[in-house]
Amino acid sequence: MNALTLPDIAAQASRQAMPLDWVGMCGIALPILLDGQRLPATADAGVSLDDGAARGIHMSRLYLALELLDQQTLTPALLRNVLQRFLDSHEDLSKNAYLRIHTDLLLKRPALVSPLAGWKSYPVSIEARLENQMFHVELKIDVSYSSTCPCSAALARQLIQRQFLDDFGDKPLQHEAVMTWLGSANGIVATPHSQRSSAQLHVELQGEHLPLVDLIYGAEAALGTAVQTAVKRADEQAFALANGQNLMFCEDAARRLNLALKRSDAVKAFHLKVIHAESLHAHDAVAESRWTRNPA
Ligand SMILES: Nc1nc2c(ncn2[C@@H]2O[C@H](COP(=O)(O)OP(=O)(O)OP(=O)(O)O)[C@@H](O)[C@H]2O)c(=O)[nH]1
Repeated sequence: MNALTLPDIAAQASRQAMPLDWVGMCGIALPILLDGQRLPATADAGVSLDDGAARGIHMSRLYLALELLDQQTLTPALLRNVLQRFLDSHEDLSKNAYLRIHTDLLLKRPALVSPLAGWKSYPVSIEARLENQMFHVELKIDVSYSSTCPCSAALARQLIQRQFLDDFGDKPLQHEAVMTWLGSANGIVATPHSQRSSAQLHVELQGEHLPLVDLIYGAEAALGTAVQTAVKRADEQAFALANGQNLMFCEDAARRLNLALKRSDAVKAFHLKVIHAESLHAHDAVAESRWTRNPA
């Protein structure tokens, strides 16, 4: 070795010949282009090391292939291109390539009544793999919403009825007096419990698009009471009404999302999980649902 030759340990033979399933780098910072936005992201990039006798992969080649991601809008075709570069730069070493991208998509969401809007952040992961020459893309999206317990609502209504009997059972009814009573804390003696809830959507895609925004809007429409951004009192009142008209157990939320996801042509399969972070008790109510589209 002379002074100009750098030692290349990765090119050496491994002391312990053994293939590995995934080798690469996690948490690489990079910007990506998604839905017309340039977003800060982190990427996990890897390949299988199928040549068990090789000491290591060439990390820098994976890193450099990621350059494409800050130049072009993220699509399945672009992801496939990057994965193919991983494999082309690891000929004889690797058969499979993997890429995971994590970001927070920012969407501007209108208020329910007032002419206001605000930004909402949706944690998103995009996972692509080229495995045995088959290409797969999956999305993971978190959507937060409000859920009001239907059982608690029924129990609260019963208490309001009882209070009504206590206060008016032995009197002739007068419209004015009932109106005043309804507007008082004594009238609505009990309220149902609501909780900030979260839907975790894990979707396997088919087709040429990454329908992140469509899936988020579809999920929020199915759930009915998405968490809000800018809120004035008029919006809060509309939200209270929406919650009152939209009582749901975690099972209800999971079924609604199941139906909404099945309607999207871009969805090949999914696994969804809804978590109602209960205010009634210190543990969560959780429901999951899986589905795979029958081959056409
Ligand atoms: N394979 C491997 N490389 C590592 C690891 N940790 C750090 N590296 C470094 O990653 C750097 C880039 O590796 P390579 O892509 O092989 O770099 P290179 O040999 O200059 O590039 P090529 O000529 O394209 O092979 C090297 O300096 C490695 O030492 C590790 O755990 N495994």
